[in-house]
Amino acid sequence: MAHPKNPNKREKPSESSGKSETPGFAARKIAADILGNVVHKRRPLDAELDLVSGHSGFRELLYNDRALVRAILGVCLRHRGEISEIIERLLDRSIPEKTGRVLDILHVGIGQMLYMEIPDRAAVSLAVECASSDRRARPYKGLVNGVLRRLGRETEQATSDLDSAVLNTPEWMLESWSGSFGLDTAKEVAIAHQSEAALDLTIKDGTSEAWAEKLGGVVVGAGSVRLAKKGAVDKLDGFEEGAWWVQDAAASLPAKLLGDVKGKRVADLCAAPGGKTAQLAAAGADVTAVDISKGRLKRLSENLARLQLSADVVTNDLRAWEPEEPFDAILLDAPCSATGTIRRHPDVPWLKQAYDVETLSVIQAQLLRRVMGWLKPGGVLVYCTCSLEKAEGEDQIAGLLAESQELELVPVVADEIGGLSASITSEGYLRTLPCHPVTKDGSQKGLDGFFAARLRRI
Ligand SMILES: C[S@@+](CC[C@H](N)C(=O)[O-])C[C@H]1O[C@@H](n2cnc3c(N)ncnc32)[C@H](O)[C@@H]1O
Repeated sequence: MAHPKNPNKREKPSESSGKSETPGFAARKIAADILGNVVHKRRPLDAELDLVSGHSGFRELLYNDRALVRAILGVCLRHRGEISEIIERLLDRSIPEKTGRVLDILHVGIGQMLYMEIPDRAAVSLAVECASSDRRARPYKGLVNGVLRRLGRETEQATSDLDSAVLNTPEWMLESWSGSFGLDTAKEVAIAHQSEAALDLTIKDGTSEAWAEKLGGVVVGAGSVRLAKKGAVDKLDGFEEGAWWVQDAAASLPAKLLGDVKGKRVADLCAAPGGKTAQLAAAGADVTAVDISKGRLKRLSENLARLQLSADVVTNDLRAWEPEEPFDAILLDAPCSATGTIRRHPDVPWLKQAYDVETLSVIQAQLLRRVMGWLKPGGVLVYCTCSLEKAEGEDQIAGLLAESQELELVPVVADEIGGLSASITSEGYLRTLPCHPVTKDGSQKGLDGFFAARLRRI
């Protein structure tokens, strides 16, 4: 039963959509369908899972089934390379083309058998049922049954010596990270991507210790609160009253590099959905938030309203917009490949290509050169991207500094970012990696991959 008017409405736990079908069947079928849409048709996972405009079957599922689909897709995407290798090991010959969702059904079955606490029996029989229900996959239901049962019998052989870091990462990405950080670190990054990210909150008034205690979390990074348990965010204490917002500990660092912004005129460029706008407004800045996306800015405005914060919101393309007056400080969070957010968006490795980085780095260079002219003399610009690619970070700043006499680098120091010295490069850039410690004593690890550099207009 769908809730077209209120898709977030929770229902009492149940596995099926109410039709007379095997419990759990719809969730598996829809998981295989969405997996196929993501990996073959390159549709972003978030778009497929959107409760208003996403996959129609998903939207019709009950609350618990939707959570199950999300969990299945999470493991299938995080372990995609390993699962493909296992299928190859178990198949005597390759599956012909145009067999419907056979491969996706196998992936979903294996994802449950190896990486979730779902009994093999249930995973296998539901996979066979999924194959039976798909006209083109039906002739292969025996193969699905055979492959999955064999995996159950020969798990050790089928899964031995899998180099998960290499298998689960597209070759171009691992090569790029290896070139930038060394092979060992690149593999640590890839392994960090196999676990879901924690839930981090930024506290509006900075009373992190108190909120950590209230919510049962710990203080990490430069004052973020990390929660151990995940659940419905809007049911947590402090959500309604706008005491905090969800923001990865790494994502909260770039805005801090602008220093004390109280009473200053600050531009948050590429601002939506507004995590950094909220930080700057909460710190007392007079913020102008610009973004090209009307839909994302709607979310920014809703977020600010809940937090009882305000900003001047502008919908425009930065390549066309001009400010009326220069700014004391600018934060440019440029559009990027988002490879730093793979823990949260496990579809990114299977959606992005090396050429996306090339295309985006051209836009980043254009935006940087345009916005630097909007700074007052002595004003500070922080450029950041949630990317692990040097082309979108270090190379952008090195290129800009080489050609401009108007800007100088102001190195980041550990005290500004909660003492996370492992995340500062020798040049003085911020470079967080998903495998980095997020507390000074190293007791907590895991951050989004962010690059940030601070420049001052001379
Ligand atoms: C990384 S996201 C920004 C995240 C945001 N700063 C935050 O902290 O919540 C990049 C944003 O750049 C915006 N964008 C992309 N190209 C743009 C352009 N030419 N002009 C303005 N905004 C643009 C996108 O709509 C997207 O919201």
